[in-house]
Amino acid sequence: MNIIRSARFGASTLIPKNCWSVVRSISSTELTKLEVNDKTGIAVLTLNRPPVNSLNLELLTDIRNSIKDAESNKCRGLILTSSSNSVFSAGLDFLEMYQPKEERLKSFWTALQSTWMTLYGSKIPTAAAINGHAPAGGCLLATSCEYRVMLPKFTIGLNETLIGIVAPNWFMNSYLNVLPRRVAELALTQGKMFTTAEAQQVGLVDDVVNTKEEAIAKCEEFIGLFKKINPYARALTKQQFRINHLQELEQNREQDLQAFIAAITNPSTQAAMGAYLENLKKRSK
Ligand SMILES: CCCC/C=C\CC(=O)SCCNC(=O)CCNC(=O)[C@H](O)C(C)(C)COP(=O)(O)OP(=O)(O)OC[C@H]1O[C@@H](n2cnc3c(N)ncnc32)[C@H](O)[C@@H]1OP(=O)(O)O
Repeated sequence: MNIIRSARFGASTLIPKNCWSVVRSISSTELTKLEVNDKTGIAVLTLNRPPVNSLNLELLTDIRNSIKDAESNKCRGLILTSSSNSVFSAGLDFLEMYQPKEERLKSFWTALQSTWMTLYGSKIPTAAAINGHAPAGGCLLATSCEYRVMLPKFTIGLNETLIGIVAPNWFMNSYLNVLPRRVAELALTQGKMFTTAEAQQVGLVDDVVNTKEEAIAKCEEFIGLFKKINPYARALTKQQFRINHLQELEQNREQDLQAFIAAITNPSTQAAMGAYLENLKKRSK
């Protein structure tokens, strides 16, 4: 059996794999772990904010920093995944948006904008190994990547309308990047959460596999497709596909922030979010 000798798990830890490799930690925080396989040059960014990887200011900042770290370490690609067995990311942390303090709310949204621009516009190939539910902001992270593989029996989608909020343009653009317009419009207006099977059928995810290890291997396979492609030509080509969406946010960041603050602090949004949260808490008991 071939194995990886994992530096992170200690020299004696043997992980089944199809080549001898060394997994090296590039950067690690309480909330994220960024490891690169020295054999392939591909990095895996693991989100680690139990219980559900809800995206708060600190996690968003760590994700952005990790993407930058992967780029500056000249990684050949980046795979996003989760340390949870059932949730990729529960999306934006409601506690950042429910009864918020204005300064923190501003920093939070600004961090989300930056993280999205960094991921969506990354020069290196990006892939998501979706090993759990991926609602709203979790779906945004996945759709900002170039390739998605998902495990069975989970759900993914932009469910904002169910919470009484409207997904901003750039959330919709990431969706439209992978879904036909008609499917995206219907899904967004209904707040639809797709099952894994449905997501594969409409093209929201590219592949379905049974385990996280297989999902990471599929992502590595996807990134491997670019082995013989000039990285500069690849990056510029990707940029040309995405530049309009990136510029639209870049040029309207302040306006987008103000629209978010106005929407979130609206009393009816707060009431809808409060009711949604209460329901969520009841369900989890
Ligand atoms: C103008 C604004 C534009 C953009 C706005 C919003 C975009 C967003 O991303 S909003 C977030 C939308 N997310 C969701 O609707 C997901 C809600 N969560 C779930 O459906 C489930 O938790 C999930 C399927 C992800 C996982 O299910 P379980 O594994 O069964 O976990 P629990 O439901 O028991 O949850 C455990 C624990 O986590 C709390 N939780 C869940 N999601 C969030 C969240 N997004 N933010 C903060 N906290 C969250 C949940 O309440 C439980 O807490 P406790 O009751 O205290 O244990």
